[in-house]
Amino acid sequence: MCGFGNEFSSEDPRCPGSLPEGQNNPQVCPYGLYAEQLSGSAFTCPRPANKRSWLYRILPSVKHKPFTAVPCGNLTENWNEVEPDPNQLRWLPFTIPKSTEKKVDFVAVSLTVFSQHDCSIKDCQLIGIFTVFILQGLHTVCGAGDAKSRNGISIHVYTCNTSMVDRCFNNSDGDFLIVPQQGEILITTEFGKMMVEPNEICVIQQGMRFSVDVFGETRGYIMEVYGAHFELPDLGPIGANGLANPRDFLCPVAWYEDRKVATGYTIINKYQGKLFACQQDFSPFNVVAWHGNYTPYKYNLKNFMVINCVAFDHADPSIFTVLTAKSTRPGVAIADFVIFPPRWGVADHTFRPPYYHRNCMSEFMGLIKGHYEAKEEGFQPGGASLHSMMTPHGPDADCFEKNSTAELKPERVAEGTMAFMFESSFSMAVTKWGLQTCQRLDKTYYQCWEPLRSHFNPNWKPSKK
Ligand SMILES: O=C(O)Cc1cc(O)ccc1O
Ligand SMILES: [Fe+2]
Repeated sequence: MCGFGNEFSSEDPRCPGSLPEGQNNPQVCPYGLYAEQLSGSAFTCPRPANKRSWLYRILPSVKHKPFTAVPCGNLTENWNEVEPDPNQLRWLPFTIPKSTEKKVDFVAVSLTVFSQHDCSIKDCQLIGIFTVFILQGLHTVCGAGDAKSRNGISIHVYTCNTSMVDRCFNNSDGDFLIVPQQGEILITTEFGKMMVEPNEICVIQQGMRFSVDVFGETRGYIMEVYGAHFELPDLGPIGANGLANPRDFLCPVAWYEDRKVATGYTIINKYQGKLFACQQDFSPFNVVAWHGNYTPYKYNLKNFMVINCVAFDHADPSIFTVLTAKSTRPGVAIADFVIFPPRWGVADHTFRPPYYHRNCMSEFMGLIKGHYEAKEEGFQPGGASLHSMMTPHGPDADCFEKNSTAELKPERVAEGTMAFMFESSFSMAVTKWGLQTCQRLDKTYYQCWEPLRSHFNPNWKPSKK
C-alpha cells in the first residue's frame, strides 16, 4: 500500500472481515482474534504527530517466557569505549562472513549443541536448552546520546549470510532506517512482508517485530534514532511536490502464519542499549488484520525527485534530504538521511563538486554502488566515512585539480552510483569495533588531501571580460 504515514487498513485475504468494523475493541473480535495496540507516540501527542496501529492477532505478544540478558557482541551504546578521535575516518568495505566458514544471520550466529554445554566461546550464552547464541550480525560503528533519555543516534552495519529461523528482532529503543548495500533482504514484520533491495531503504519503527531472510552474502547500514520518528522534510519554497514524494513510500499488507514452534521461537529485544531474549511457542507473525498509521515502510531511491542548482554555485546537500528525524530545536535534525542521486550538473562558472568545509553537524557517509564524486578512489561500496563535528573535509586533491579546469558543459553526475549521508547534530563517538576490532579503518585516508598545493598568486589580476 502506498503513502507516507497514511491511515492504512489491511486484512489477510484468507480472513475476510477480520478487521473489526466501527470500533477497535469489540467484546469478541472477528475470527476469535486478540486486539493489541502498538503505540508509536504518547497517547496525548497532537494529531499530526500521533501514531498508533491496532493489530488483530491469534495470540497477544504478552504470551512469552521471561526475557533474560544475552551478550551484545558488537552492538553497543557505550560511547566511552575508546578515546575520542576527531580525525577524518574512512573504512574499507566491512567484511561479510563467508557462509562456508560460519552461518551468521541479521542478528547472530546460532549453534545447536546436543550435550551439556560448557562454553568457553566469548560472547556465548545458552538459550533455552541447547542453542548457543553469538551476536555477530550487527555491529555498532558510532553514535551518541542514549535510549533511556530518548535522545540520540546509533549507526550500525549488518553483515550476514543466513536467514533468521524462528527468531525475530524487536528494538524497544528506537527506529531503524535500514540501507541495504549488498543483497536484497526479505523482512517479515507483524504488518506483513517487504522485499527490500539495494537502492531501496526501509524503516522499521520502534517496537515492531521483524525477521530477516537473506539470499547470499549480505551487507548494509542502519541508522537508529531514539525518541523521534522519521518525517518527510518540509518543502518550503519548493512547493507541494518534489524530493521524496509521499506516494512512493510503500507499506506491507497483512500476512499471518498460525505456526506452533515446539522447539521455541526466540524474540530478541534491544532494550536500553542491551539485548535480551525470550522464548514463546508460536510465531509472532500472527497478525491477521491491522489498521493504523504506525507501520514499517520502504522507499526506492530511484523515485527521488532531484532539485538542484540550474544556474551557478553548489547547493548544500540538504537539498537531497529523503527523511529527517527532527530534534526539538527548529531546523536542527537528530539525523537526516541524505542521498547523492544521479542528476545533471549544469552550474556555470562554478566548482561543481562538494566544497571544502567544516560542519557543526556530524557526517557519516556510505556508498551503495559506484563511486562518490568528491573521491573517485578509496571510498568503496560497502565502506564508510565519518567526518565528525568541525573536522575539515572535502574533495581529494585529484578531484580539486580536475574540476578546477574542467570544461563546464552540462553533464550527468553520479550516473549509476548511490552515495548517502547520515547527518546528525550529535557529536558521535566511534566504538571500539569501529576503530579497532573491525580492522577496516583506512589509515591512509588523510593522504588523499596531502597533494593539495597552494595556487596563491599575490600578483593575480581579474581577467578582462
Ligand atoms: O562531505 C560530503 O562529501 C557531503 C557533502 C556534499 C556536498 O555536496 C556538500 C557538502 C557536504 O558535506
Ligand atoms: Fe561534508
